[in-house]
Formats: sequence, structure tokens, C-alpha cells
Amino acid sequence: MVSSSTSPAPPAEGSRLARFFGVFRYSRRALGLVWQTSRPLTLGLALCTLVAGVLPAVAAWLGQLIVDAVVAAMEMHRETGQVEWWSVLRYVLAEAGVITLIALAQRGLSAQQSLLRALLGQKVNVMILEKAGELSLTQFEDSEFYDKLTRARREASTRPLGLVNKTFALAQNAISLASFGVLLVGFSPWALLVLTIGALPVFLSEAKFSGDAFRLFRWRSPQTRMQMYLETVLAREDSIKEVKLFGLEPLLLGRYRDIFTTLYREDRRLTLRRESWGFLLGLLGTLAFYGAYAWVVIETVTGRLTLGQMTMYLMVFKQGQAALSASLTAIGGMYEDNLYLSNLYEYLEQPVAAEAGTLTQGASPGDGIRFENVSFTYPGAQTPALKHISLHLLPGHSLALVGANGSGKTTLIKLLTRLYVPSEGRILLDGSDLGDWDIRCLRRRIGVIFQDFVRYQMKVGENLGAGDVEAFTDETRWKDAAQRGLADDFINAMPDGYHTQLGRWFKGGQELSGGQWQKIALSRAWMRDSADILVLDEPTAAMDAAAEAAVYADFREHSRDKMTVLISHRFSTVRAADHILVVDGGEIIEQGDHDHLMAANGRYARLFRLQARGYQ
Ligand SMILES: Nc1ncnc2c1ncn2[C@@H]1O[C@H](COP(=O)(O)OP(=O)(O)OP(=O)(O)O)[C@@H](O)[C@H]1O
Repeated sequence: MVSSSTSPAPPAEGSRLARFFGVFRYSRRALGLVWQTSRPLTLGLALCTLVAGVLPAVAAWLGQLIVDAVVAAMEMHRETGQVEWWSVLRYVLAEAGVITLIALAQRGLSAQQSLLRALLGQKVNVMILEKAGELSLTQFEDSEFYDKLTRARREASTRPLGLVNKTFALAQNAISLASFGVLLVGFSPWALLVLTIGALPVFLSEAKFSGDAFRLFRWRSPQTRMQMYLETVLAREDSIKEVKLFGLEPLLLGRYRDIFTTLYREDRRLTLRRESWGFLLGLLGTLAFYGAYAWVVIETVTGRLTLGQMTMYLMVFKQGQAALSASLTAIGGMYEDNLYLSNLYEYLEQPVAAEAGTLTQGASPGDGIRFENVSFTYPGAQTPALKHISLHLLPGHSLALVGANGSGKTTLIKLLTRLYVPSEGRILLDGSDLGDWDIRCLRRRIGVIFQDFVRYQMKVGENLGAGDVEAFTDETRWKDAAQRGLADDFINAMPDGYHTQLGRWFKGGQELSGGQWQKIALSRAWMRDSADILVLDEPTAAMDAAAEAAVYADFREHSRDKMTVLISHRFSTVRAADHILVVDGGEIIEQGDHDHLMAANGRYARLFRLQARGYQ
């Protein structure tokens, strides 16, 4: 069932015809894209197209000359017993030459097309990925937007060339048709008209069904995405463990099959309709062609046409009809490609919030971080994740956030790192609004590990280097950071030390334990030694007790002049912070240092005692 709200149609304005031609607006852009990708190849493509377009008519004309020359030579032979071989064979030679040239042009076309396909695919993919780098986190979390991205990635890298190839094929066939037309007018302009009208219905049905296919494709994007997701869950090493143990395969495979069955049903319906209409309407074209065929035969029998002319016209009809339906199919396909391209451009033209900030220094350096009555609601969420948060963190001070799951701790960090912008209130760094800071300068000042840090399937060293792109391959820095993050011992014991491949995606990759990965993430944060704001979101949850104690001893030692924000559910680590915020339901319910909070005997004191009892 396709509901109108979920099938975003191509341009809605104007008549059906305008809508039909409206989608061709992307042809020019696709051509531009190909032109930018490689001028020599585009020009080569155009030249080969021209040659391959004109020569079939020349071959047909030579065919006529051959037959007429043969007939004349036969007569001469009968009358004089002599044959002038050259007068006939020169045409045969010329036709062989023309056919060779056509073959050459066609080879040239396919060679250039495959080179362009590779270059263009790469170019479009890079455009898509570059755009992805500019987009905000909010846009990534929007499922509709994500759909656009998936669609753009899945199809559009091959479509622009498809469109250009079809445009060139159309041009080639149009040139052929025009040159056939020139020959055919000598017979009868009406024949030309009959053939054109005969092929038109197939073209219209082709165009209609390609539009339907596109709408179906857009509409079903969420299901296709679910299918891709299920494939990942069922076939990726990081999920297969759990899938096997919980016996989820039949259930997930069942879902996968159900989606396929639904999609297949629609596909089948469309394919059957498309092909049956194509067949029926194609019959009209065939009828027109055979009508014209009979006409030429009659005219030849009655002596109005020579045998040579008849041969030529029959060839022209046959090839002309083939060229016409090829152009029409190309147009139908172009329509489809244009629709796909509209999706690509929709994605590429997605507005990006301008990173307006330019400050590299705050209005009052040394003022640290201030949250002034900050509230935040996630896009699409009903309730705010943070409400009226005010805090002040000075350089050299540490702040710990404590609170139940979902209380808003990570959200606060996301706002501090400007991944999101507060819905209300403001955040200041050194006296200036976070939004006014130059984003690169701001990010250089912040070293952060999130709970869901990334496990790059790269070398161990590069996993550390990711923390500071400028030192991505700096081995000395890797080692310093690893020492600080307590990762150097196990890295040194690995087969290739810092050059050991991590993860299972690539040959020889080593998998790490949860705690070891966390040490990698911690070391990654230490790579950013210029950062004066360190944010650790549950950095030691997977570490053993000795490692955790060592991490915090070292952390305190090396963060004396920095601002540190720590999120942890372990009160043993939280208690050392200068200031502790207890968050509940997005609000601060208690704050102060450990002694103050214990004395207040509120939520913090209760949870602290609860945890302490657990260790006794
Ligand atoms: N990207 C998001 N979009 C919408 N809502 C979100 C998003 N991320 C978190 N939330 C919601 O915001 C609230 C706060 O989440 P947050 O991740 O900040 O909690 P937390 O205190 O860090 O929890 P935990 O201790 O489990 O890590 C939760 O109710 C959560 O459902």
C-alpha cells in the first residue's frame, strides 16, 4: 500500500507533461558533473557518439549503391559478357570500412564509459562523504534524513553516469534517426510519420512505469534499510555472538524474509504490468514497421523503386525502428535516473547550519565553563533531557556528574562539546558564548571519551592517533599517550606492537577485551595534550579495580591545570572531584563537594552508603 504522504512525488507543480519533463532538469547537472570529472573522456564520448550515430545511415546508403551496382553489373554482363569489378567492389570495400569504423566507435564508447564510471563513482561518493562531514549530529539522528543518505549512497554513485550514457545513447540514436530520416524522406515523409507514431506509445508507457518504480523505491526505503540492518546483525562478528546465544536467527531471518516477500509482491506487480504494457504497445510499433515494409515491397514490385533502393529502405526501416525504440527506452531510463538524481541533490543540498563562530579567545580568559540556565530538548522529543542547568567550572577544577541512567549526564557533555545547541539559556567558555567560538579551536581545547567511543578497525597506534589528527602517525606521541592511558603494557605484548591491526575486519586483526579497548580510548583522549578541558564519560567502567585506581591517580596528577568533567557511577572515583552535581530527570538536585553532600545526607549520601555497603 502506498500512502500519498509516504510517496514523495517528483515535482508536484504543473501539468502531467510538465512534471514528466520537469525531472529532466537534472540531466544538465549530470552532464556538468561528468564534464568536471574528465573533459577528455567526455569529449571522446561525444565524438564516438557522433561517429556511431551517423555511420549506420552511410552504411545503409552504401548498401543501396552495392545492390544497384550489382544489378547494373549483371545487366552489363548479360549484354556484353564483361564485368567491371571495381565499380561494384569499391562499395563493398567502403561498407567494410564504415562497419569497421562503427565497431571502433562503439569500442571507444564502452572503454570511455567504463573509465568514466570509475571516476564518476568515486567523485560522487566523495561528494556524499564530504557532505556527511558537514552535517550536524541532529541531521544524522533524523531517520528521514538518514534515508536520503542511504538512498544517495546506494544508487546515486552509478546513476549520474547512467544518465549521461543514456543521454549520449539518445543523441546517437537521434543522429541515426535524423540521417535515416533524410534517406527516408526520398521515399515518403508519411512513412517517417507512421514509424514515429508507432513507437510513441511504448515510450509513454516506459516513462510512466519508470516513474512508478522510483516512487516505489523511495517509499520502501525504510524497509530496505531494515533489511540491510538485519543483514548486518545476522552476519557481523560483533553481533553474531549474542544472536547465536539467544537463538535469534530464526526470528530475525523470519523478519528478513517477510520484508522481502512484501517488496517482491510489489516488484512483481510492477514488472508484470510494465512488461505487458510494453509488449502490447510495442506491437503497435511492429505493426507500423511491417506496414511500411509492405509499402516498400509493393512500390518495388510496381517498379517505382529499384532493388537497391528497396534494400536501403528496408535496412533504414529496420535500423530506424531499432534506433527509435532504443531512444525511447533511453528516455524512459533517463527519467528514472533523473528521479534518483533528484534524491542525490536533495541530500547534497541539505542545508548545513553555518559554523558562524570565529573566536579563538574568550572575552575573559581563565573564566572557564559556565552553564547559564541551560535547557535542552532533543529534536522530536516530547520532554526536555536537561532543565535549567547552571554551573561554573574554573580551570584546574574537576566536576563530577552523578545520576541514574537517562538522567541527562551525557546530554550535558554533548552540549558542552557543541554537538548540540541548547534550546534555552547559554553556555560560555572564557566568558564567550560557545556558539561564537571557532569550532576547530573549540574542539582542539576539548579531549573527550564517550561511553560509546569508536573502535577503529585500524592499527593500535592509529587508534590512539585518532585523538589528535595532527599527530595521527606520530609514534612518540602514541607511546606517551598509551603510557598515560595504561595501555602500553598490553600493546607492547602484541605481535606487531603499535602496528598491530585491531578488530576482525581485516586480515591478522586482533580483538581486544572490553577493558583494553577502554584503555585505548582513554589513551586517545590523552593524545590531545593541548586540550585544557577533559571530559571522561564512564571511562573506566570496564576496567579492573587496580587499573581504575591507577587511572584516577594519574588523571588527578596530569589534570591539575585543566578543567575536567567526569561521569561515573562509581562513587569511589567521584568523591575526589572538587564539585559534584547530582542530576535527576535532567535537573540538578544536589551539588557540592563530597563532604558537603555527605553532610547534607541527601540522595548522594544515600547512594554513596549503598555502594560502600556493597563492597563490605
Ligand atoms: N539522541 C537522542 N535523541 C533523543 N533522545 C535522547 C537522545 N539521547 C538521549 N536521549 C534521551 O535523553 C535523556 C538523557 O539521556 P543521557 O544519555 O544524557 O543520559 P545519561 O544520564 O548519560 O544516562 P546513562 O547513565 O545511562 O549514560 C534520556 O531520557 C534519553 O532517552
